[in-house]
Amino acid sequence: MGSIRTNLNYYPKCPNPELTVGVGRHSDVSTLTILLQDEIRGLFVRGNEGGDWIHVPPIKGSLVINVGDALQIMSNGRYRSVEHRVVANGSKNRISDLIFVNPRPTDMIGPLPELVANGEIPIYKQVLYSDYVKHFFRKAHDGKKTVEFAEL
Ligand SMILES: O=C(O)CCC(=O)C(=O)O
Ligand SMILES: [Fe+2]
Repeated sequence: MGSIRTNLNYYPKCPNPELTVGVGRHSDVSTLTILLQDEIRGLFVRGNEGGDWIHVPPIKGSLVINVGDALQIMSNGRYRSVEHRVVANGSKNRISDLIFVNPRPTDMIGPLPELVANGEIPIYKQVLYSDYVKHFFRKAHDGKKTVEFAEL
């Protein structure tokens, strides 16, 4: 159960890609994101804050699956959402197509009861998912900072 949001992103070619922001660094607020990119490069991820950006090459017929913040929170940090960004291309337009698999806006999200019942110390509090999403959209993209909203 949950909700779905779809996005279609269009990045016009930009002769000076270093002077523009395609999509700034962020993690998705979803549980999981399913991403289809066309054949134009531009997507980068990084494993650790402050670490190197790794290019995600478009592979024909393949999907990219991103772990989002909601899964990080519900799994009490077991699965970590991935920080990513998109850089515009110097000579080609780029299109990506995304399905965000989300909790419902009215859901409270927090570490799953099964984890806490097992004696695990929760590192996140229960938050209303719509509040979490509002918090994300209220500010500029700032890497993995959104998740601090749910930290205890
Ligand atoms: O265009 C892409 O490859 C990713 C876009 C993205 O990260 C987003 O819309 O959240
Ligand atoms: Fe994203």
